[in-house]
Amino acid sequence: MALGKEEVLSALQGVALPGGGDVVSRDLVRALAVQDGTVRFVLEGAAQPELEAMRPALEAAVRALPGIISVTVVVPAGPPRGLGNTAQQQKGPAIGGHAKPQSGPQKVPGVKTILAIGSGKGGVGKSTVSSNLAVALARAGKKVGLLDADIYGPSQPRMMGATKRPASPDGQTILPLQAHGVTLMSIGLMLKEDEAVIWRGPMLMGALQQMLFQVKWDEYGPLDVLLIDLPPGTGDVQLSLCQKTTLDGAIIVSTPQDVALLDAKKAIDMFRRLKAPIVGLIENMSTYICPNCGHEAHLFGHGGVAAEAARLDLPFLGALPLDLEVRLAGDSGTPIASGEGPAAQSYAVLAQGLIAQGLI
Ligand SMILES: Nc1ncnc2c1ncn2[C@@H]1O[C@H](COP(=O)(O)OP(=O)(O)OP(=O)(O)O)[C@@H](O)[C@H]1O
Repeated sequence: MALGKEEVLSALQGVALPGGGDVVSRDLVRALAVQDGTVRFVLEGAAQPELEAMRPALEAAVRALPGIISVTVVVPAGPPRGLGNTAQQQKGPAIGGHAKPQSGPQKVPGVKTILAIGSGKGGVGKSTVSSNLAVALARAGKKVGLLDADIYGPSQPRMMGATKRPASPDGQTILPLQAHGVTLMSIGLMLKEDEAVIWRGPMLMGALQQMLFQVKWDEYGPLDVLLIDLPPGTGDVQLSLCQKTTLDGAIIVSTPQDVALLDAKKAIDMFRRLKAPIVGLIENMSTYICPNCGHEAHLFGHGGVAAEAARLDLPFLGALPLDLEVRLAGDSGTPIASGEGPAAQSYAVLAQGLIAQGLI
């Protein structure tokens, strides 16, 4: 018989905890996933050192089950959630956990406009576009926030060069960071480096709710716009986001390639169903200018996104070149848009276009 959740839970129940009870009776297990001998779950709901101390015995108990190939137990960084916990108030809130009841989408305090940046396919440059557009808008005089909601692969701390853990003086409010003139918060800043995030459903809703409403977005002044860097695809995060807050618009990033465009169409369809207006499409990695000979090549095709935008009757916001300097700048934590040169200019034009539309 294939190993299932019940067998895993009963193995976990067999591990007695020092304070009495077990992880199941004390409701410390979240997001349990059991598939083909691979078991993963999150331990949450008690102090982090306490959870870390229980981890080896829990792993051993699960490993002893027949047919186990691997066991991953994730303990989120930081102390448990909940008011009145002094340890928490000293160290700051943990991210994740179940969402608090909320009646419909709510406005994020201190934020005028919220724009989500999405893509159908991964790796098309959505995070690169988000960070550079944020910097370009800030350079154009706007107050800009950037929320990295790419829960499974947060890259903004690296791209924006901000890796400090955000402070939380009262254990509830999270103070965002500031980098290159942009107010920044990323789920990645609240997790230990290399820690895998395997949240689903309720845990994810809770984390997003915290990112939107516990972060003091107007810490450096009220924001004209909050850009949200979404994970690729059409999953839980996009859905949760539209349930928690009202998106004023969504920008779709795609490469000109047919396969990326197909996925982009799915993302557009999803935003339409979620009643988030599509601001327009951006073509990234559009042309490649050889730094040696100046020859212009179209590695992923060219013009496909503009044509698709026309077909879908959506605005085409602009084309951004494939440029080694863009990647190097992102990897070094100084977005290309913060400097001078053609790539920075492309982003400045993009930012001006959005401002001219009266969106920001
Ligand atoms: N215009 C560009 N020129 C050169 N490199 C680029 C460009 N856009 C993105 N890249 C590089 O491509 C890689 C993927 O980009 P990025 O992480 O922004 O994509 P993504 O769509 O957000 O990916 P994911 O789906 O993994 O979050 C990065 O190394 C980035 O530096």
